[in-house]
Amino acid sequence: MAGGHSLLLENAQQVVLVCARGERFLARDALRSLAVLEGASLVVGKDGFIKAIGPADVIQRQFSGETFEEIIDCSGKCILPGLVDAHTHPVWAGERVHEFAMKLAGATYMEIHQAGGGIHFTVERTRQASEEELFRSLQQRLQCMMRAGTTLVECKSGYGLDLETELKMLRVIERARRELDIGISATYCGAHSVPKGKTATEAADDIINNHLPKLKELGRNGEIHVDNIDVFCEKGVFDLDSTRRILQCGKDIGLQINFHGDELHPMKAAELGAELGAQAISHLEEVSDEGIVAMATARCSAILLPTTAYMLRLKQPRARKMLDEGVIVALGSDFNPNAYCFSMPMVMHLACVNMRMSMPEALAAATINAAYALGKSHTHGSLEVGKQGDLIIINSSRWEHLIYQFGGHHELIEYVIAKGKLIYKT
Ligand SMILES: N=CN[C@@H](CCC(=O)O)C(=O)O
Ligand SMILES: [Zn+2]
Repeated sequence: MAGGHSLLLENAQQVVLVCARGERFLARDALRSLAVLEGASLVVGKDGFIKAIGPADVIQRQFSGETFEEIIDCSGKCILPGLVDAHTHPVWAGERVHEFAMKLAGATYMEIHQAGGGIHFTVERTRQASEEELFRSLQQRLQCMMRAGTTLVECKSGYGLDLETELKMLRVIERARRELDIGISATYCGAHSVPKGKTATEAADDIINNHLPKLKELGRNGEIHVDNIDVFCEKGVFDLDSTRRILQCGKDIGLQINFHGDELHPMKAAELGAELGAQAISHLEEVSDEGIVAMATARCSAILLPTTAYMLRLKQPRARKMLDEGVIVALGSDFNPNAYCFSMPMVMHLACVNMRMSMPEALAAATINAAYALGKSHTHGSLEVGKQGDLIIINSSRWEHLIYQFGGHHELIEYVIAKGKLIYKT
């Protein structure tokens, strides 16, 4: 056949489709077991999209005589969708290992933040850093995420707070989106903290009157593509009223609402997100029962962040209650200077042990549901014909080893493929 295909993955022990009927998310009973084929093969076309998946003998007959740029024998191995990390802060200068020591000695996240550390510390360093320096460190961090199986990642700004630095961060994310193999969903998070010298109301006014109009202009002329708007809705940061004003203005310029809520204090952020039509809310350690029901009804996904609850010794988000009520539960690494973790396999393990999720629930939360949280589950998050050829191959005959072997993903993950292109091989 003229041109042939990009990739043939032959005879895998298991191909974990996650879902197989075009579902945009999995909730309730659909999470009891995932769609898995045994003894199957998969073909990715030169356009980077999946052309066929099925029993190995059927695929062999269907494609006999056709050419492939790459053929991988997957005997004894498992193929899974590339992992989707729905929440990260990967653009910054100013790591905070000294604060980790303070927290181990008993300081809380908010005590450090209110004393001028935390986000403020990283903001100062990020403002001083050059665009090139920020890009190089972002590139390195995304490389680490890819090696841990992530092929689509949400990337937030939010360590600038002033317009100039927020735009610098968004330009860095845009460059990564254009130049790197990993898929990126870009989030404007200018309301990550109240900048020194301003009240929350003044900061919200600045965002609404100056930042968002500029983003709209840059989006319209194709300079920067931003997908989501975020606010840190928290006691002592942005209250419910400022959060509402900022998110509504972001929505009005076409951004998906995807924000931090109900993390350290109950704020009724879940209720607000459901009312505004948010695509996702992250954290939710302190969400109310009413907020959970409102999110389920509004199909607003919950991005749970097991690393944060673990490192800050917070109470765990009530994943079981959310799952039982039908909330679309997704997972994220929350990679940032406070929660330094690149690995979605470790995030899934923590979600299973600390939040009592099952392994199928955790994998769905790190694939199709995380893609839903980013508004991308029509192209990402499962292995189905017509979807993007983003996948990982692990050297194990059962997929659950990816979660079970805590910290073992570097040995397990043999290949990472994005849009049919090999982007990592052990
Ligand atoms: N909670 C707010 N934002 C981040 C932490 C950012 C930071 O501490 O630098 C989070 O999601 O955990
Ligand atoms: Zn965050």
